[in-house]
Amino acid sequence: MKISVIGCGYLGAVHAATLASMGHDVVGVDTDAEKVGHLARGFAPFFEPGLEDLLRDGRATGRLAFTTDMDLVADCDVHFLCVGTPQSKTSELADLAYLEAATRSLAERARAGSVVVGKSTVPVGTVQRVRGWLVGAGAELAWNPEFLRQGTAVKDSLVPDRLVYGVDDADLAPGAQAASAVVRALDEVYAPLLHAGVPRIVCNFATAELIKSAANAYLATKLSYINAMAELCDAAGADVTQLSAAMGLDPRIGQRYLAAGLGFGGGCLPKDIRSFRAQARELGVESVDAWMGLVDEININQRTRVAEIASELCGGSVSGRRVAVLGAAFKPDTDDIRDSPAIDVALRLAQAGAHVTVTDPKAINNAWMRYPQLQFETSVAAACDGAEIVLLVTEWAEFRAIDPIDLAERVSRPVMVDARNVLDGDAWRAAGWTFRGLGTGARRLSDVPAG
Ligand SMILES: NC(=O)c1ccc[n+]([C@@H]2O[C@H](COP(=O)([O-])OP(=O)(O)OC[C@H]3O[C@@H](n4cnc5c(N)ncnc54)[C@H](O)[C@@H]3O)[C@@H](O)[C@H]2O)c1
Ligand SMILES: O=c1ccn([C@@H]2O[C@H](COP(=O)(O)OP(=O)(O)O[C@H]3O[C@H](CO)[C@@H](O)[C@H](O)[C@H]3O)[C@@H](O)[C@H]2O)c(=O)[nH]1
Repeated sequence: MKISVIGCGYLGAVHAATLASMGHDVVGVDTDAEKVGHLARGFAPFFEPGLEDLLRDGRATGRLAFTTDMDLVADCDVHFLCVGTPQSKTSELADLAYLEAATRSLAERARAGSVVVGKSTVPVGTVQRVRGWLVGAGAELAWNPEFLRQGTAVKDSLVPDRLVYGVDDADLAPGAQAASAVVRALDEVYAPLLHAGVPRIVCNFATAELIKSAANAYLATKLSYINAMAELCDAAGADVTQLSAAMGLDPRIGQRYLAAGLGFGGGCLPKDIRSFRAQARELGVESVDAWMGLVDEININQRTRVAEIASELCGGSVSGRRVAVLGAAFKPDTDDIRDSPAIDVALRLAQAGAHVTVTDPKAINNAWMRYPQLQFETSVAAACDGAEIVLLVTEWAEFRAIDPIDLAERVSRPVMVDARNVLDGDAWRAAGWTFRGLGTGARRLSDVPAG
């Protein structure tokens, strides 16, 4: 099939590359000429494991092209809308301006009978607006939300947990699905995945929109729940890592998304729960509004707690202290710093007067120009040179592997805050460090450093 992917960011670039790897002819369109330049040459404009291999394969086979020229989508059978839907600058609502611009531009070019498929995450009811922007184009519409995670996006796209097709009510009538042009088109797009047994859910538009929002809201809920338990553990002298491991052994609960720590960030969960909140308010469903508000509050409070712990371990204030921050990306295996808890903590400490040096294996290039109040170093050793306190805020594998004995020689005071609960506290204490996790039993005497 001939397919266009409109918007080639963290979602669209991966989607375009994986569709090409499935044998389709794909053209990716983006308004960002620099990004397109990279992609067209076979280079990923951001760090995503496995993406560059797919881009190069797509280029070599001639099945994958990138352009800024929307006219090149005119002969495509299927168009995927993958532009951003960030949080509005003035409210909790999703900003749909990029989606509107992309859809209107597509409407002028899409041929009659082609299928426009929304992949961006949108508030429930958006599809009706998109339909309005498409009027006159003669194209069909479907909504196919995406569930990939950054850092594992290629694998998640090639082996997804499920495919969701939001379609018109008429296509859901008994017997109508098999004849539906949009269902048939999506089945053809995803034929290798369906053949491999990936479950497919066909539902109405509102359900498809809500499946995506509700899934992210559930993940955020699970994370804030365990972080609230972490606070309780600290107050009670319990250990949240053991608590979550034991809870997770119950298959009804499961281990995943139960790692307590600094909480969630990134370009998705924070803005999606806020948009979900706003949707619930508009629909008059106060319980969801209140619930999401609490999830958000607990999450942000983790950042406050980490900054407070740092201050406490510096004798009540970080002002004038040399602080090393390990991590800038919102999670490991990505260079994305959108709403990064790591950067947030670093900025709070700098705001409080600390001299903050940040290191990250992949995200420094995205961060250093934007945050002149922070110093950046490319190695852990350089970032920690002379530090009076070290904070691990993104759990990159290379940070997990740090030898506490070696690092103790670099710092001026061996004090570690493991805000992701990934280090072996006993080993660090044995190496002479004052060591604090989050929810791991805070009130040990050895946790109060001298000086
Ligand atoms: N990042 C993820 O892991 C992920 C996963 C699932 C869903 N989503 C959703 O996918 C959407 C995109 O997210 P993202 O993280 O890829 O954002 P992003 O900011 O990385 O990418 C969006 C891209 O769209 C481009 N763009 C904006 N207007 C355009 C237009 N008119 N025509 C063509 N291109 C245009 C931008 O230049 C940018 O490259 C969002 O709705 C997000 O919630 C993201
Ligand atoms: O046990 C855990 C798991 C995750 N996190 C944090 O949660 C955030 C989100 O992580 P993750 O969900 O892995 O990353 P995303 O790439 O943002 O993916 C989410 O957001 C995407 C965009 O909507 C969805 O497609 C995915 O399904 C959904 O997992 C990160 O800051 C993680 O550090 C934790 O603190 N503890």
